[in-house]
Amino acid sequence: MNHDKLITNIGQLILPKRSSQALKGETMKHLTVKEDAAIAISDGKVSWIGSSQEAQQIHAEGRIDARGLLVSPGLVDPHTHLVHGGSREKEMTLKQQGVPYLEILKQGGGILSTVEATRQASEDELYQKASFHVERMISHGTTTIEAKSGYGLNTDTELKQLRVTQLLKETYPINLVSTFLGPHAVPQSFKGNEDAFLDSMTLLLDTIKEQDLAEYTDIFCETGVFTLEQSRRFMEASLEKGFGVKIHADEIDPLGGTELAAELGAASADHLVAASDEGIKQLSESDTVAVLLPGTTFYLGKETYARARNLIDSGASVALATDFNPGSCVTENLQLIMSFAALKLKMTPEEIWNAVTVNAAHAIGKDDVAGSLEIGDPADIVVWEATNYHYIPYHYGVNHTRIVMKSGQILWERKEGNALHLSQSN
Ligand SMILES: N=CN[C@@H](CCC(=O)O)C(=O)O
Ligand SMILES: [Zn+2]
Repeated sequence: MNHDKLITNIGQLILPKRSSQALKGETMKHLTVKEDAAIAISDGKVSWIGSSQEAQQIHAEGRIDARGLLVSPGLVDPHTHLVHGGSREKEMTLKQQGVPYLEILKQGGGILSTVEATRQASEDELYQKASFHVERMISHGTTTIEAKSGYGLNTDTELKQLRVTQLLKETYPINLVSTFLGPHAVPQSFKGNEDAFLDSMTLLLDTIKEQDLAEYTDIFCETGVFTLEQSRRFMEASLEKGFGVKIHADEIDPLGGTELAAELGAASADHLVAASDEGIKQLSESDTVAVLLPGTTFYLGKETYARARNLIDSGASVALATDFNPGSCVTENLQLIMSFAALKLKMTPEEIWNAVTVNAAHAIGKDDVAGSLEIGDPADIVVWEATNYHYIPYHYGVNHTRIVMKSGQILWERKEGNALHLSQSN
């Protein structure tokens, strides 16, 4: 057989195992790593895996010499607020003065200030801005992304955000999963009338379904935002309409969103910084993936992080995400989150790689096409400027990618010697 491309001389090839369920507890500790490996690609799919020695007998149109470097599946980012208008750098000062995140929101800032900017922005402006962020994510090794709405809080702007995600899906050769997060905050005009606002967002579900604008719905279950009861109502309505459900749960106060996610069979429960022991227990007995966002805890300046060790040791499935958004975590770089997971969540390198590949793919229903590299899988492949998988979480805050491929197509490549334009003069 003649293959299209062959990557040889791979120092370590990360091969997370595909299974019908996300990896739970103990099983997260196992990561298959093939040393001195090679991988071939045909028609955008993985067509052969073997040793560099065996690769000498393999015929391919093109060859890439990985020169002993690390190769992994494309990363999966299962929680982002990708499409939004504006930025919130002016909130930095408030944060430094110790004004809490929920207090900024209560004063009409925070999420609500991004709502204003998103309402003002045209569809094209939102598309251009989101494209910039998508390209930065790709350059950092992410080839599958979940994107939430939630900065419209009215029919027009929520649909506008979802259409932009749709357009990104059509124009970028990556996997994009769309989530409707209408109940992300209560707009000023509905203060004291939260149920009516929630009803208006629930009414939108039919339109979103008809226009196929989202696969999942999400809600921010938090003090001063939506109660547990309201969250249950919205999630049940979403399930009834055929959406998968997600929840921003127990981020700041332990309202019981974690337990609710487990009870309703949510695809994921996200944040979980304040999740109770009972919540962790129920989650570990369910198929709901815990999506942890340590970059947010860091960015909000908090000391207490989600209890990843308890979650994994109790048998839960854990995934990691950037939570990329203009307020509580302003980074597109999932590699940085891997470092936070090591330093702050005390996750092992094996758990971390499973959390940004197979488990992240399960959290957004993309486990059939993303997160692993088995024969027949889309060739979403990253060649890293590192020789082993421990190195990426260890060396933090920079971009380690050398080549990023989606379905065998190179989307990003760092060419040797062309990164800097150093002056040659004396
Ligand atoms: N916590 C709620 N929503 C986002 C933050 C959105 C924002 O601050 O703009 C989050 O997941 O962190
Ligand atoms: Zn979020």
